[in-house]
Amino acid sequence: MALTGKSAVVTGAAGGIGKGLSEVLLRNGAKVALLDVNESAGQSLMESLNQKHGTGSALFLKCDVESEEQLRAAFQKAVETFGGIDILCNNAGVMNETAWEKTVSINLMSVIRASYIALEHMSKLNGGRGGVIVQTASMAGLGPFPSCPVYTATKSGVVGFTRAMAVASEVSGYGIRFNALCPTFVQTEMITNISGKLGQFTHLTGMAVKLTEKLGILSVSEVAESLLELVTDETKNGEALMILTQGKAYMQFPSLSK
Ligand SMILES: NC(=O)C1=CN([C@@H]2O[C@H](COP(=O)(O)OP(=O)(O)OC[C@H]3O[C@@H](n4cnc5c(N)ncnc54)[C@H](O)[C@@H]3O)[C@@H](O)[C@H]2O)C=CC1
Ligand SMILES: CCCCC/C=C\C=C\C(=O)C/C=C\C/C=C\CCCC(=O)O
Repeated sequence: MALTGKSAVVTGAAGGIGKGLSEVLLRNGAKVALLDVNESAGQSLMESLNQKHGTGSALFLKCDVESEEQLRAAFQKAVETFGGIDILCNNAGVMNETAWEKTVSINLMSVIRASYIALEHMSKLNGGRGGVIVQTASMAGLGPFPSCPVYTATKSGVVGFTRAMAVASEVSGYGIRFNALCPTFVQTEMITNISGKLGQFTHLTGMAVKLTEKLGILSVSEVAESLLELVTDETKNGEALMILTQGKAYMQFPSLSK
């Protein structure tokens, strides 16, 4: 899928990895709706992206992904502005073992919620153009991150949802591919401010720090560039792309149904 003339929705777009995903999509010719709860960061990012990539190429929409109503309104506005949606990046996420129910709500429930709303606009069965949905999961969805069990559960859930939806979409004829990015640690606000966020696992802070030293830390742009192959390569469906500092690999899973 070439990106010129395509339109994308990115959640959690105002900072960190979401900002990087949005920039790479714009650089490659797509228009991007930037969804985020952070209004000031989202507005100023939209202004700078429109200066760089052309007026009207980026649209900021204030949206809390936990709200079905706000998500529906944002998708509707994106469709009205850009004429349709071809790409959804479900990227908004938090790591907070203290507020663990919120972590489940944002990282897993909202990914499912946004994917289902996107189907209403993107599925060929609903008159949409088809396209691709890419979730920002994590290495934590592949190997356990013991300092953050609930975060690990949400990301494992996202990988499972993505793989099941890929097959469901294929056999149903939605015309939508589902893939997941699974990066190791990335240099963003999320890893720099964890005080109070590990809850009953605060005593495992040192273990988390050691893991960052062992695995290394990716830059946002290294993750963002990896989005391109999942979006443009039409053969990629149901993939979990592991991104490490040493390189990338598509995960192999056991096939139990054949
Ligand atoms: N930083 C890391 O080491 C890694 C992060 N990830 C995942 O990448 C994704 C992005 O994380 P980062 O950029 O690192 O985090 P970040 O904290 O830098 O940025 C997250 C963005 O999401 C927005 N956001 C948070 N809650 C929201 C909500 N309810 N509705 C709408 N927007 C919301 C924030 O305002 C912020 O702009 C997350 O899903 C995270 O789990 C995956 C692997 C590693
Ligand atoms: C010292 C600061 C750590 C803060 C961590 C905060 C957020 C991390 C988010 C992630 O998504 C982390 C990504 C990768 C690590 C997860 C699992 C590693 C699996 C290790 C293994 O191979 O067993």
